[in-house]
Amino acid sequence: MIEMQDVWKEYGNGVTALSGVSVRIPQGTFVYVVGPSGAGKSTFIKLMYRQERPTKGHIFVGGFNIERLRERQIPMMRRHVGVVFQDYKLLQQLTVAENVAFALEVIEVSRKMIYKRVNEVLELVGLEDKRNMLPLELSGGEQQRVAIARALVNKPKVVVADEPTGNLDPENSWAILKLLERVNDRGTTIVMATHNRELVNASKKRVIAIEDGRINRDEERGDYGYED
Ligand SMILES: Nc1ncnc2c1ncn2[C@@H]1O[C@H](COP(=O)(O)OP(=O)(O)OP(=O)(O)O)[C@@H](O)[C@H]1O
Repeated sequence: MIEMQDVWKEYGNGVTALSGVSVRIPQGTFVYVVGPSGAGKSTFIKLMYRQERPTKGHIFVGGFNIERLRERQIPMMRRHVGVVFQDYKLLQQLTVAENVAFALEVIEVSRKMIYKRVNEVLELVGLEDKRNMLPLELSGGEQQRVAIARALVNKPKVVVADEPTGNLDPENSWAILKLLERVNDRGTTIVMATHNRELVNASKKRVIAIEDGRINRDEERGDYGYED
């Protein structure tokens, strides 16, 4: 479950990015976040994993009271909230398997168990045969699949994705959506901010439209809606 109660975000430069946003997203939902450039979508996503803090309001994600977390609790929360970015953010000097293993919560776990878990997620994203390659040896679509494997390795309840298909061609964008849908089928909540009209209109999922820092539309089987 994700919940925001009357959330406001004003950045240091005085820009108000969110103005009184309230929303409930039950566990297991797949929700798109759409809206014009500058509407507040990234801010909405960043607040969910404490990349930014609200100026006012309450945020609960997967059992964590996000704005009340202490600094030392943030790494633990981040293992339960997977994050996927437009530009993948892989560590270039590490192999595919090392990138995924790096994110794994390791508390007295044997090397054998780490290997097993990393293989499981690489298999899920279809990249077990590329485990020893470096990110730059992969296509953009493959790099994003590594990033998704990394986001999933700790079995999070929630995955937030900010424009995950923004750098990909239509075919790879579809592949990433299908992958996120499979993850959602296993019960993981997915929140995906996107400008990809085709994906949104084809999938008939919940759509939250943000405009000028407010939710101006929230539909169970929604469309992309506005003109870019
Ligand atoms: N770190 C920051 N400091 C100051 N202002 C910011 C910061 N990040 C975002 N903003 C401002 O907050 C508003 C909302 O930005 P945000 O990135 O959330 O929009 P967005 O809907 O994700 O846009 P896009 O679709 O272009 O990514 C914009 O006016 C933006 O300029």
